[in-house]
Amino acid sequence: MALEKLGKALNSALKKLARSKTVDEATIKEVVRDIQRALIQADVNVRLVLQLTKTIEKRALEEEPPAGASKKEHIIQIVYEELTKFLGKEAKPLEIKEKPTVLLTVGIQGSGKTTSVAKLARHLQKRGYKVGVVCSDTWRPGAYYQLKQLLEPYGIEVSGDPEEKDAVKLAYEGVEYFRGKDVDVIIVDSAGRHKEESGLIEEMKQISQAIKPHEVILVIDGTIGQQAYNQALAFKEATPIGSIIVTKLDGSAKGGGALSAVAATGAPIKFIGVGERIDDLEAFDPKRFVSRLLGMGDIEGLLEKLEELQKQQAVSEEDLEKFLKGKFNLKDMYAQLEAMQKMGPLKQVLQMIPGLGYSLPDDAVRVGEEKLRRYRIIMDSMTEEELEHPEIINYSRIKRIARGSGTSTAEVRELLNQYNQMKKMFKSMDKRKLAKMAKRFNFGGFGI
Ligand SMILES: Nc1nc2c(ncn2[C@@H]2O[C@H](COP(=O)(O)OP(=O)(O)OP(=O)(O)O)[C@@H](O)[C@H]2O)c(=O)[nH]1
Repeated sequence: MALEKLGKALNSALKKLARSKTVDEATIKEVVRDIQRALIQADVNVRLVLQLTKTIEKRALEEEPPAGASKKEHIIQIVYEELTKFLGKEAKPLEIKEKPTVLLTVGIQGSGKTTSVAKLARHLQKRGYKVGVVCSDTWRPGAYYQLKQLLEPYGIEVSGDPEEKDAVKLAYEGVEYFRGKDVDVIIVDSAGRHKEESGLIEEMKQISQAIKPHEVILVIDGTIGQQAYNQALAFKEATPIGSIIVTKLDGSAKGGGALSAVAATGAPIKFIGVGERIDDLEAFDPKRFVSRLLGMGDIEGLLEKLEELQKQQAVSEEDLEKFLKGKFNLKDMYAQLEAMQKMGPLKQVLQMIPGLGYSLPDDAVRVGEEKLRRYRIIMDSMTEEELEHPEIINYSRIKRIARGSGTSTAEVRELLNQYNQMKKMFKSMDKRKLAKMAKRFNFGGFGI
């Protein structure tokens, strides 16, 4: 996996948070310090680390969790969001619009450029594109054979001539050759001597003029850490770089530094190299990458839950008024039980409110789906009056309701008990605090 060490360190910071009993300023500061340490060890630029962690800390201290989410969940969400932004926020996939789309890859020697060209060719082939690869590296004749060896097993043709000394001619003729071959994508590999050699930049420009690529792809070695920043900038100045592949993120201790440095130049990282095999190329999506990095298998689920909760946040003033006046009937209870089933235990939500400190029995507020369905059946046999004023339900009404709904008197009583328990609980709450809480959490469907 890419950036395994960084992932482990970030994950253990978040685990520590999950285990802590309270989430106060000291806890938040400790988590932030752990994140700082993890990033600096991954060679992320110190200034960038400080900026990032300051934002995380500020948000964690100042923002309120959305309704139904715990403080801890909210902090995890903040860390996730900020790290995602840090790495470029949105995925920027490589687009193949025209036929043929011509891609020129550049990068310094040893960056993993030739390997990446082969990986990209295979990646596109797997997505249904017919690909042709041109080798224009006149400095390392081995590159041509390397490409052939990697790609021929997949039926991907490579054009080149290890004897030819004119790189521009090789690139141009290679592209023309594939234009006549009805391919969808042509990938041109170029030579990779050191960036400071003006000859390399000159050659890159000439090739670019000759073949007019739709996109220039820069390949950067992930093991160079934050130095990737200057390298990306140097290339960006010479040619319009459309996308970047950061290689060798498997096992590199400095990969986090390279990724964040490249993201900081504003150049879009479209792929990452995560191994030596031809299939070890991944389309880069900051969101997916960070959730995997944090090792939270359920982070996607958590984020979905938070989104869902934000959507549900439409409590009407009327509902609130009604409840604060002490009106709480069977219909309200049903709506609340239903909402709670979706949202998770009320207990957890209430315990997040400082000073409220209610200790609620879980089963007072949480019922299973099957039970909720039975409640619905029972309530369908009640009159409007009974639903609005459950206190009028006496024994003979219980018998009638049980008969009408095909349930037992015990079940009807159970429903009424649940109602009484919840009513008592809500009554005992401090209405002022409750109003504040309801505003803060903006409960929809909760009746409070
Ligand atoms: N572990 C790992 N190794 C990689 C990755 N990408 C490339 N390599 C290795 O890095 C070395 C250099 O890669 P090449 O593709 O040959 O180098 P290059 O940048 O094309 O070099 P020139 O052709 O001289 O410009 C090779 O041993 C590759 O197997 C990667 O994502 N992970």
